[in-house]
Amino acid sequence: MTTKRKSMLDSAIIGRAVKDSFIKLNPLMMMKNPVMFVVEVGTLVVLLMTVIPGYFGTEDRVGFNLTVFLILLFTVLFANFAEALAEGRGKAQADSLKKSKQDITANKIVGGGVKQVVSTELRKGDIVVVSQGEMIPGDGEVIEGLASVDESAITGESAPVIKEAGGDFSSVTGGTRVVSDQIKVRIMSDPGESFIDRMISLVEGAKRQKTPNELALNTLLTSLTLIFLIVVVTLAPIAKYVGVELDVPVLIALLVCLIPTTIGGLLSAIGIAGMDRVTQFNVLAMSGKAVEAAGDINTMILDKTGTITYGNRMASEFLPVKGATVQELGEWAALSSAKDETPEGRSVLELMKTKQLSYPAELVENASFIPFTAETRMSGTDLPDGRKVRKGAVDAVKKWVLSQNGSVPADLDSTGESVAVLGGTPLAVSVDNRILGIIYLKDTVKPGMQERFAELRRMGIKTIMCTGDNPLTAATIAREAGVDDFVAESRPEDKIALIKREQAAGSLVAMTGDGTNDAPALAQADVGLAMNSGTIAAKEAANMIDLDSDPSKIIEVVAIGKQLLMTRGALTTFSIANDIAKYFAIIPAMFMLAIPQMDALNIMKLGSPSSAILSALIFNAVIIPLLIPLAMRGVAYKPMSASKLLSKNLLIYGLGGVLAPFVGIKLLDLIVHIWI
Ligand SMILES: Nc1ncnc2c1ncn2[C@@H]1O[C@H](COP(=O)(O)OP(=O)(O)OP(=O)(O)O)[C@@H](O)[C@H]1O
Ligand SMILES: [K+]
Ligand SMILES: [Mg+2]
Repeated sequence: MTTKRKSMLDSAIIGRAVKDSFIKLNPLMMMKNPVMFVVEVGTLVVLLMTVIPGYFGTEDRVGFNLTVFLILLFTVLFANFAEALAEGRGKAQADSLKKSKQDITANKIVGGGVKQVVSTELRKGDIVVVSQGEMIPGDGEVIEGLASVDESAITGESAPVIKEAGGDFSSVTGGTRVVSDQIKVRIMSDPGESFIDRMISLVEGAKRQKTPNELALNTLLTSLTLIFLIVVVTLAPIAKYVGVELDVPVLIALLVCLIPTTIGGLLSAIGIAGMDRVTQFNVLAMSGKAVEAAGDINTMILDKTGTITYGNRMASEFLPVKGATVQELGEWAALSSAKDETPEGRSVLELMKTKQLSYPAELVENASFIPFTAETRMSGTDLPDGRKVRKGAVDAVKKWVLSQNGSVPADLDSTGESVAVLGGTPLAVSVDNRILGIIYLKDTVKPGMQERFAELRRMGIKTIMCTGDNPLTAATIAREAGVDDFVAESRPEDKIALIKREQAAGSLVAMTGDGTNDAPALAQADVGLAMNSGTIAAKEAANMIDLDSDPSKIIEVVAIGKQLLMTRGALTTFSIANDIAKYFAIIPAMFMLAIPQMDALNIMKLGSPSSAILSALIFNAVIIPLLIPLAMRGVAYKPMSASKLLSKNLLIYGLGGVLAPFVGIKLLDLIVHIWI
């Protein structure tokens, strides 16, 4: 999506936002925003008094009332425009995604043969063949073969990615194109529920729900509005009692100035823009809540393989223990891997080829395959002659062999450790109760990880690497990457337990992952960021998906979340401070209209009561569009402590909020006073 990035000032987006500002005047839509709804009702009342002045006895004030009506109308339109503009980029993106969505001809496997069907006829569980040059007709999992796939339609990234059966790189997305080779795909979504469908509804905000924070603030703003409504309504009879006749349009102007229209008008734009900033970053957030939670994260849990390292663990050496040869170790390693479709398993057979070693493949012809699981941390084959071949994590294979009354070779541990200290993964190979040696699986830490983790530390976020690998490998990679802490030999349930423990201690936890074994933990975490390259299970459990599959991006997501929370806080402070200042302009003016002797109250020395009221009202309206850029972009964010940030923002936005109206209203009054 990066390539389709739209500038905020795109004229098509602005044009559409202007149109939407009027559509949003529909009272049924306005009611969702109580503050602005009150302004709209006030606008209508003043309109009636302007067009049928005879009925209200306001013939002498038609000019003033018309002006008040226009300013109020623009106040509502400006607020609508802020929201429409924030929605604009997402809507434009949704349009281009919809265009890229088209019916694709699929080669569905039916019985023994292949039948051509339209992609919309595909259902969960169907199996299709996709060859070079063809589009993948739906979301699914590669069950056979390997292909490079161009995913630029969804990620904007033009370099093709490898998709292969088994392992963590098996998921494919409908609408992407196979650029080489052929794969068999099992479809995993029904029509209308695909990844692109979900993406469209996400970016166009069709299912946008207010976050708990937003709801709480909305309740506060509504209560404030209600209080001021009661104050203003009761003001009229009180004034009448002391012999002062207050004009209804003036009372409405007073009400609108007092209620928090600035934040009321910008609130939803702030939330939408925050989500949109995440999207522009090629991260899909399933909800605004997830983005806000990211802003409050204290602990981040990352898995090792594929997140901190590249994850294409390849067998690179056979290291036999005493009493075994490379040939012998290779043979049993290959026999244990003959039907292992994981990248690790296939790489063992590749290594046999590069080393020009052979193995008796006929032995596995009728063998039963024991697939790798994160629980057992082993895989292998049970041969028809009864022999059991296994490979897996050293401690797992050791336990397995001991349970069959075997013994552990004296040099096994040191051989394994020689691999682990280099950050490699040692896999032990056994047949029945005999261990033959170690397969050295090589993996590389992604560049730039240390700087990224240092940045997280400055934000006050603790990083923990959680891996199924052995403690020594884990320690090496943890040191190389610069994480704060690590947990080794962890099974899926250990990851969940770790997250629950951190949450119980009061932390908000973020987790990135890509494997099916990460899915439960991704669901348990407050922020679960799945890699787009990962499995479907991981992507469904997570509440965010990184289209670029760069787990370190969680750092930017956290920054955007913090920025979103800060922007909302800053503009709320500014808005309420603002309203207090307007009080001083409008209350004296209102009473001066009725009792000219009250001029002493006019501390701002405004031209006339009418011009004071109109100036305050104009200021109240134009402050909304003036603050739209800040609401959209977010307030500046630098990694620093929360308390420092708070005091800094209170000073800028609180004090600024009090002073701005005094200056603004005074300047406006100088002009308005000449004009009326
Ligand atoms: N195909 C395989 N056959 C046998 N053992 C394997 C296979 N793949 C991995 N293992 C072993 O199982 C361990 C756990 O693997 P798993 O994929 O769950 O975790 P991991 O990838 O090491 O860690 P992470 O959670 O960081 O991705 C590995 O460290 C390795 O020792
Ligand atoms: K206001
Ligand atoms: Mg893994």
